[in-house]
Amino acid sequence: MASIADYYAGKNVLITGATGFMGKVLVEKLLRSCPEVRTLYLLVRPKAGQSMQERVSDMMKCKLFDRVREDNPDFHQKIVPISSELTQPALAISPEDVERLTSCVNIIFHCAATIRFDEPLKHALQLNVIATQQLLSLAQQMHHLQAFIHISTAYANCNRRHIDEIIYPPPVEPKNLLSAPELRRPNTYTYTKALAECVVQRESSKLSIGIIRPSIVGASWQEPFPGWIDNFNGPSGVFIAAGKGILRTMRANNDAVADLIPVDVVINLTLAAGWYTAVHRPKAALVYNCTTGGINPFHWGEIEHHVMSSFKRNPLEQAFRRPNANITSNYLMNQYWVLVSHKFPALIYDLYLRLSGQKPQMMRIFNRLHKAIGLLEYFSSQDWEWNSENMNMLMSHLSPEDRKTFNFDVRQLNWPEYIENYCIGTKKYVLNEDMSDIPAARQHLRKLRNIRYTFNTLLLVFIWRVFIARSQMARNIWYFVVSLCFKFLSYFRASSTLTN
Ligand SMILES: CCCCCCCCCCCCCCCCCCCC(=O)SCCNC(=O)CCNC(=O)[C@H](O)C(C)(C)COP(=O)(O)OP(=O)(O)OC[C@H]1O[C@@H](n2cnc3c(N)ncnc32)[C@H](O)[C@@H]1OP(=O)(O)O
Ligand SMILES: NC(=O)C1=CN([C@@H]2O[C@H](COP(=O)(O)OP(=O)(O)OC[C@H]3O[C@@H](n4cnc5c(N)ncnc54)[C@H](OP(=O)(O)O)[C@@H]3O)[C@@H](O)[C@H]2O)C=CC1
Repeated sequence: MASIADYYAGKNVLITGATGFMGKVLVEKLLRSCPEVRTLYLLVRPKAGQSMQERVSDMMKCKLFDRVREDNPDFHQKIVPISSELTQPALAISPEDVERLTSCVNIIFHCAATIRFDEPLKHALQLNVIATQQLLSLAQQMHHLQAFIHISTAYANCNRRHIDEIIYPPPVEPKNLLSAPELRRPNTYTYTKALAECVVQRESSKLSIGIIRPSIVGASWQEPFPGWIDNFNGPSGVFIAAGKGILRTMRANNDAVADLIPVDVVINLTLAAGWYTAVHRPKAALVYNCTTGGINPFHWGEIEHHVMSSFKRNPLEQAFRRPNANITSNYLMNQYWVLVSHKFPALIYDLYLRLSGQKPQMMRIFNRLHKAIGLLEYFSSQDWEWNSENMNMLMSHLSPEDRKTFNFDVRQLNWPEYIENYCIGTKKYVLNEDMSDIPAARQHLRKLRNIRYTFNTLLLVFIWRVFIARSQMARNIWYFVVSLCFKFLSYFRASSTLTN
């Protein structure tokens, strides 16, 4: 049987969401590991004053593509951007482009989605469900289509504890979408992704379909280099906020499984599933739960420990305070620490900014942080069990060579090493900080520690002075402690004189 790279040789691939986090890694891996692929058609919209061509050329200049550029400096010739706004009728693809795509595309990877948790329902439905439906209609017109791979999320059915690799009944009949009375999901994102799965499955008698359900997608593990990450989504924003010393407390269950999955693992599985779907043409849509928890579990408590120690070794620049964050599942405890470790320092810092003629900003930052964290807590406070039989089945069909090139065996993942590279990745690629600045960042942390010691000492002395001035008992205790200290010092001095 053809290897994965052999299968993609000469194929025309259509990708949605190619400018996103996972889409970029997919494009890079296809170009690097399947160098004979014919053309990648990317559905892209103009954005922020940039045409789609400008966006794609900017994307190809990104560091992520360094290895591909080295192997084949002309790789951009394989990329054809197609103008498309997925929320518009017929995806706003021109008739000429429709003609071109329907005559040559062999495989579709549908990655585009809105992944915001606070997206208004109407827009989330438009993009995650209706655009998927429209893409499926386009797919049915394609004369040479061999596989349609849809990227879903492992949390599409987060209302269940145990999740099999099947499509569950939709939370609402997709036809009655806009009149749905209630979500029955924590956010519009998981709700619309569950609906999209049903819409995709309904076409499985006409198309060969695979559905990939990644859990929480994090930085790359190995490819194209460890630690690649380019956004604040999911845990990345939390890690950065903790590394900057802003986030000190968060509600999460120490013992719950943190189901992170590296982005390169998801993409390797996606490409392998594309190959399997096209070659084996399974009768029903196959769902691949792409998770780590059941295979190589790691817990939020362990993540906290490794994130904190990693940022102490490799500090971020200009931290607000020394990184020292704790997670707790206790609501009241968390509220207490929010008050003491977030709101109080923010107030003091804003006061300092005001007094020095600058605009206060810390309280505003904390309000935004609390909003973001509040949306994530649902996922960090409980755990789920995913069945991953199809992932194992797929692995068993790969040749030893493909298992190496398209590695998705997470048993080999060393979590402490992965988290270290992840934290370094947020520093280098999200915040664009230079590793050579680490000594200066360490120096800044020492300065912060000294400020904290001085502040705490002054506070203690102040409280004590106020207290002593008012109470005889406090004065007695004070004199007792001071005389004890003197005795200890004299004893220490005497014994060190004797030993000398
Ligand atoms: C205590 C520390 C120790 C660490 C251990 C514990 C860690 C626990 C981590 C728990 C994480 C759990 C994550 C579970 C997620 C599972 C969900 C399923 C997975 C998926 O399928 S999809 C991927 C998940 N999707 C997301 O994560 C999107 C969530 N984001 C949003 O919904 C919105 O961005 C949000 C948070 C509502 C904010 O909206 P808004 O205020 O409108 O701001 P913008 O989005 O426009 O962003 C403005 C600006 O801020 C940057 N940004 C965004 N998020 C963060 C953040 N969390 N921290 C810092 N900065 C952030 C953003 O990039 C923008 O910057 P610009 O420069 O572009 O303006
Ligand atoms: N990140 C994660 O943790 C997880 C992600 N997933 C799934 O993986 C897929 C990719 O996620 P990820 O890469 O992280 O998401 P990103 O937000 O990084 O990327 C989303 C992509 O969709 C495109 N897009 C959004 N709206 C439109 C539109 N109206 N018209 C055309 N294109 C549009 C974006 O284009 P533009 O650049 O123009 O905005 C971008 O390319 C999604 O389906 C998501 O549900 C699943 C599990 C976890």
